[in-house]
Amino acid sequence: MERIKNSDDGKLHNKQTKSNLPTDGKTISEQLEGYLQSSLYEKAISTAKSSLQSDGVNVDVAILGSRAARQAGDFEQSYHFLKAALDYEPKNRKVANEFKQLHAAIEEASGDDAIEEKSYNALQFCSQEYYPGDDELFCNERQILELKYKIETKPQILNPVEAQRAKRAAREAIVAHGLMSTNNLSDAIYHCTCAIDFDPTNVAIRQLRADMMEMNGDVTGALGDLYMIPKPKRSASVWKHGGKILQGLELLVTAEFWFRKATVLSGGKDNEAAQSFQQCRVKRLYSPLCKDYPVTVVFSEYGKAVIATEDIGPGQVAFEDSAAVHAQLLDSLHVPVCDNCGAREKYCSDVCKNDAWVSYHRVICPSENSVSKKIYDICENSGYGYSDKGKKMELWTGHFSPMALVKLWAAVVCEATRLMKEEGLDEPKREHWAKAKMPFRKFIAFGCPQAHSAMPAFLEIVQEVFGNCPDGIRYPIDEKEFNARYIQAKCNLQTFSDQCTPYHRFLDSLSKSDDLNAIRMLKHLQEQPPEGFLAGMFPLHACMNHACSNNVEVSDGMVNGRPGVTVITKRHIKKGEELFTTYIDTRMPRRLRRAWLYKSFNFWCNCLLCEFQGEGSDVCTHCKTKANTGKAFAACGGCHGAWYCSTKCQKKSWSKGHKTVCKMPHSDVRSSTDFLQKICNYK
Ligand SMILES: C[S@@+](CC[C@H](N)C(=O)[O-])C[C@H]1O[C@@H](n2cnc3c(N)ncnc32)[C@H](O)[C@@H]1O
Repeated sequence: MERIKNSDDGKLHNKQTKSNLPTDGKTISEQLEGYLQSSLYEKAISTAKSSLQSDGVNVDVAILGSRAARQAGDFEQSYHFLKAALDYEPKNRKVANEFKQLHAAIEEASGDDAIEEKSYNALQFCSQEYYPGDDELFCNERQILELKYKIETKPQILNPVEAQRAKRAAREAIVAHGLMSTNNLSDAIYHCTCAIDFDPTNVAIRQLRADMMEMNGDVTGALGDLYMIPKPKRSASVWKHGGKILQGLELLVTAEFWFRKATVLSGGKDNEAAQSFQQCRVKRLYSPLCKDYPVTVVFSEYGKAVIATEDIGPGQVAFEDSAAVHAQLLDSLHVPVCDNCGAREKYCSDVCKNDAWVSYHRVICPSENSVSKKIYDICENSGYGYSDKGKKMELWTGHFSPMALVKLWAAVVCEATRLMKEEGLDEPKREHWAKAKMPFRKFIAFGCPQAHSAMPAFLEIVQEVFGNCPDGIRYPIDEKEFNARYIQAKCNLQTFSDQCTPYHRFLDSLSKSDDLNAIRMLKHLQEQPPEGFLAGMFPLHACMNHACSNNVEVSDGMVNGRPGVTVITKRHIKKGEELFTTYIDTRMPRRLRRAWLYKSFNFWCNCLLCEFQGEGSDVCTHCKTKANTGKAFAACGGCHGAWYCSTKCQKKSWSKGHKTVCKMPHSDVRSSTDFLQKICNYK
């Protein structure tokens, strides 16, 4: 995108370039109107996009693009067109009017039979698969159970006892049960132990003694009893009980094993067991990432969530994070950025260059894999390329750089190849692939986009690239893999950039200079260099859920000497409170925010802002009374985002929660979800 800065008013203006001039005697606007009249919405959207990208913001083009997207039901895209126009000309009435129409369209689409608001069930998309390397950890934990806690973990073969002994065992158990109900635990345990001596095979008595021991504070004794129950006889509740004890002992891999069994045996119906499984999993995977910060990751109703482990004051750093994979945004490719670490210099050092080579680049470097040149070309042409018949077309339709996916696959191939070579093999084993994919299992992939059908030619290219990797390795990218990685990137990518450029370092050294002339130069050098934006997948950051009333902001930061993200609190966050970021621009009206979040992230937001804002002047935000036809209720004078039928309702809503959200500062997101939003970030 080419933009010229007008020195008089500091505003960005369009440069009149070839594509802004009439084509076939028609201007872009006339072409777009033609497409709209013929209902060729996709064509109109892509034409408007490429015109805005190559020629800069043109309000009429943005409005027509927005109309096409609105007609196609792509409200997010429609909003971005309008937002770009509005940022360019904030007082343009035509744009304001288009916003109203977009709002109305969303209202209509979100009507009764359009999209049903479903409650959110995070468990349904969490797997209980084994993690590579778990068997080793499992053995370590077994040793701890045996050596430290003296628990016999190997299966015992017990011969059935004769009927007489079984009867005596039952009698003792009845006595024990009675004592337990009077809270006389030590006598109860004594009688239960007698019962077990009579009949060590009785599963119910073992369970009873385990309960008693646990109540008496002897958790390892209880666990020992559960281990004595032969595996085939352990019920779902036995597995769950053992899982809980193991979880308390922080033997998390074994606890997962027991919770997995409980989930399977309950036919997936035991939500508590499934939930506990995920709690163990997030604890063991994320605790290492949180160790230096006042936060932890838990499994909540929304899946993984970041929680404060102590009070954090406003403006404090909650945590920092480094990207597992990142790629430069397509619209800032003209700014040199290190492909390996994201610093603002093309390969900032030989270390980065070598690191990039061994960790991903050798698989996708055109010098090694000639087909991959096509991917670089697509990036340079903002997603466009040529069909077999030489027709220019949009091959990549995603709102983020395809390099994010390509680098991810390349990293997996490099790691699998390394593991393979370590063992002197010429083909990676299944476990090599599993280990290589492990860093990316941390990122949720929920939703069912049909990305493969939207960009079949691009899929073919990556299939070709990864079907022919160095060392004769093949990574088959089928439709399922393509779609899953696409949604993973869509849900988890976060934009960031290097704030400390060589230019900044130059300014810094000038300011510290003893030379007066050098210092005088400073005032002529205040203009900021263009930013090179990247989008990355950050494992800890990606655990944060969304709230339009977000309590943290994500900013650029240096993490371990490399560009990354720093999460800073917007207000005081209490110990135990969840940290919420925002996935969208919170200035959008309520209905638009919610419809957008549903469409892009598959959930309906029920945050404080959504609860205490209304959707229009025709319904009282508090009591939901409808205004008479043609009448409107008065808006809240503070935020203009809530409407009340009476002062009484306004006061009630205020004290219930509106006062918290009324003057809440809004947050924008430098989202990677749309290039137009990024255009705005240049300002
Ligand atoms: C970047 S992830 C956030 C962490 C996520 N909970 C996990 O388990 O990985 C984004 C996903 O989290 C879920 N999510 C985030 N905020 C939510 C909210 N307010 N309500 C329900 N689900 C939410 C959605 O599934 C969304 O696609």
